[in-house]
Amino acid sequence: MDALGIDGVGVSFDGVPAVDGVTLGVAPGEVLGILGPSGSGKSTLLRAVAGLERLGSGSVSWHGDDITALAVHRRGFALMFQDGQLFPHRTVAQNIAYPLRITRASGQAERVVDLLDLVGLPGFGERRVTELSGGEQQRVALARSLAGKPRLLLLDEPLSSLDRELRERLAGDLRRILVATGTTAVFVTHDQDEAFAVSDRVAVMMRGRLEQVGTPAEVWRRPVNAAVARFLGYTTVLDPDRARLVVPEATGAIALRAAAVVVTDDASVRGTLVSSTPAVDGARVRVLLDGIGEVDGVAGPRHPLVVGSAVGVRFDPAGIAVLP
Ligand SMILES: Nc1ncnc2c1ncn2[C@@H]1O[C@H](COP(=O)(O)OP(=O)(O)OP(=O)(O)O)[C@@H](O)[C@H]1O
Repeated sequence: MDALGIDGVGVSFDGVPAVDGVTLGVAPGEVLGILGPSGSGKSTLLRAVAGLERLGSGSVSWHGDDITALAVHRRGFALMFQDGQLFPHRTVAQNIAYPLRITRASGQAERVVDLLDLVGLPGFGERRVTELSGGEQQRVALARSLAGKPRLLLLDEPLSSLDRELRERLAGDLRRILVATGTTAVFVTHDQDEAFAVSDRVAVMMRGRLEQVGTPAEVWRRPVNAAVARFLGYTTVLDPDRARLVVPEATGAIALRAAAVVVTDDASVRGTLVSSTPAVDGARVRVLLDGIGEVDGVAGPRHPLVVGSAVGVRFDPAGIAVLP
């Protein structure tokens, strides 16, 4: 049975739906990522699960028990936000021990040491949080969220305030920590890479509705529609007639990543270069292909690219998704 049950949940603000009939389950120990563009209702859904938003419709359950009317602090869930909201005038250890102090847990000092080890900050206990980097602060916030052994951890864009390199590293650490502690978690992000790096399953939301749920590989390989495909970074969607010029056995539409359209000499499809923008490993291009139309693509550093000149392309199957 699912640990968390979200059943037909709707939340509206001034009559405008922000979350519209979402049904979703989270298994014990599972990390579910909610992925969607800005304003798609991700945070509102998370807040509804936490008990911070009044539901217009539907219910939230925990192991089958309806908790829709249960007060926030009685749910046993922990919340972590983009800025970890640490107490600035307390030490790292005092911040982490905060949930333990409320519950008067014994063995606090040992627990703090264990949590600091877990988040990769051994020996940081006596530091002031104002002396930490952004990434270190988010690790402390994560340790604090885990301190009370919540039955469910709700994370709202926990890595968004960090720069890209650090975010990628912490995404891997976050997954490792959630798995190691067996924590059931729901994680909100607008960043596809982050969602795929952290989650067991990804739920894609658009305009308040749940569009697709699946493992990262399923969602990536088989987006349910063109809107989801575009959001995931597929730059071109071809209707079935044009799709067959790229994938002869295609029966439906296909979506292409720019990296799937490669300018090359021994090309199967010919076209004209429309534009070219330098990139680290060559160029991002736009090519008008015979019978297909304009598509985004890539070119290696070797190719002299003159706008208006004839070019050929090959298609890389790894960057092509077949739409249902
Ligand atoms: N307290 C509120 N009052 C009125 N409208 C709200 C409120 N909270 C959210 N909304 C609206 O509900 C919609 C969904 O917002 P929400 O914050 O859930 O989206 P999101 O997907 O989390 O976006 P982001 O990634 O930008 O945080 C938006 O149109 C937003 O303006």
